[in-house]
Amino acid sequence: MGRAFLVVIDSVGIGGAPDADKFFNGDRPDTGANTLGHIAEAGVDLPVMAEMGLWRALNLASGVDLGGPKPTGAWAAATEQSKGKDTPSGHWELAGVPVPWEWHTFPDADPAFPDDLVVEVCLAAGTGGILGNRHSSGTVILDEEGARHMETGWPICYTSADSVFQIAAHEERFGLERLLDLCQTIAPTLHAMKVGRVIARPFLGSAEEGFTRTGNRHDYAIDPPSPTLCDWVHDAGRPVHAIGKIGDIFSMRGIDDVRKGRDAVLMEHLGERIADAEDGSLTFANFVEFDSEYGHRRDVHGYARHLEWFDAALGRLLPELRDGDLLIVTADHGNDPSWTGTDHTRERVPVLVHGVGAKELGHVAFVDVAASVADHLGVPSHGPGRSFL
Ligand SMILES: O=P(O)(O)O[C@H]1O[C@H](CO)[C@@H](O)[C@H]1O
Ligand SMILES: [Mn+2]
Ligand SMILES: [Mn+2]
Repeated sequence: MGRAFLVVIDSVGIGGAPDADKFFNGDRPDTGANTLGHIAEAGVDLPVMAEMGLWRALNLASGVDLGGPKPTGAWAAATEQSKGKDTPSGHWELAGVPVPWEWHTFPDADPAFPDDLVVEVCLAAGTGGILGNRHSSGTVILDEEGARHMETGWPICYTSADSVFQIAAHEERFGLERLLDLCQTIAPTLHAMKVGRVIARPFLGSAEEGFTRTGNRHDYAIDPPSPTLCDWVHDAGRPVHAIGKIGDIFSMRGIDDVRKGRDAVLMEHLGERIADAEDGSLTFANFVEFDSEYGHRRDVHGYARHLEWFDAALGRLLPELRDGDLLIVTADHGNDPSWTGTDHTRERVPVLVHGVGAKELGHVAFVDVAASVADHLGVPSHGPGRSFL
């Protein structure tokens, strides 16, 4: 029995979302945003994913024609229906479950958070106040509020266009465990408001030398609204292995184990799973640094180099797959590094399928990815998607 590997390259959109005008970065609608298209304009070399059909998918999604080789894989452009351009919406829908509710986002105002929420955070933190209380990039707010945090010991609370409540605190001045406890304590209140995630953003450093976020980020996410692909596979008695943020995004529902680390480490984990995952199993991976290190930081050059790193590493892994295995590379939303602001961009995403021969799959829905993985594994699909295999 074959295995399935579902690999999300976080934020690698290909433009063309039909509802991009409903989504914004500041006052500017996302119409015309195209993560891969704009990176390609600046120059990027991706021979492995080009063979899988990446440039054809880009062309199909947004009309950008960069030529490229005749694909040897199957390829599609996927369109999202959930009314959110965030990570949980994208992943849940790829896993067969569109989001049935409107996420709560905080206004881009000063203050951004309601007073009763601030009071609850202060009580849980044991502090006389909070810092921040506005929309911001997570690195910018450390420059702006880090020194005051060191003086007062108050947590830095901020948000973005995403449905998130983020708390940054110094691992030593405030304490890492205390920060995690605080986030866990207030998470039920935020989830009840339909805020998707409370995110702990620990950092180290000093006002003199600057502050740097550490790898101890932790997301406290609202549960998926109904069973996802992970549950379908798990409930059929098959192992489900997570790599990277997948465990957090699905609140570990239907997931047997998770391996974490930076993207370079995650690539090693993926290689190990390709070597040792059981017949009939699902391995579900997320590579987040496209989004967190380059998309939100609006770093076109860095994004291009990370894509090239991923492409070369993927090229080394593909020959290790067994006959009958399926590997899909896709994405959860866009984050055009050439765009206004620092938020995600509403875009279509590529679906590159290795293991079923060369095929143009055309336009598909995010939910079709889940249906296809279930189809490949021979487990019942409970979502609205249709298999494209
Ligand atoms: O700027 P940072 O803190 O990286 O925030 C980014 O990460 C958060 C969650 O993915 C989003 O809110 C996005 O704005
Ligand atoms: Mn994402
Ligand atoms: Mn993001």
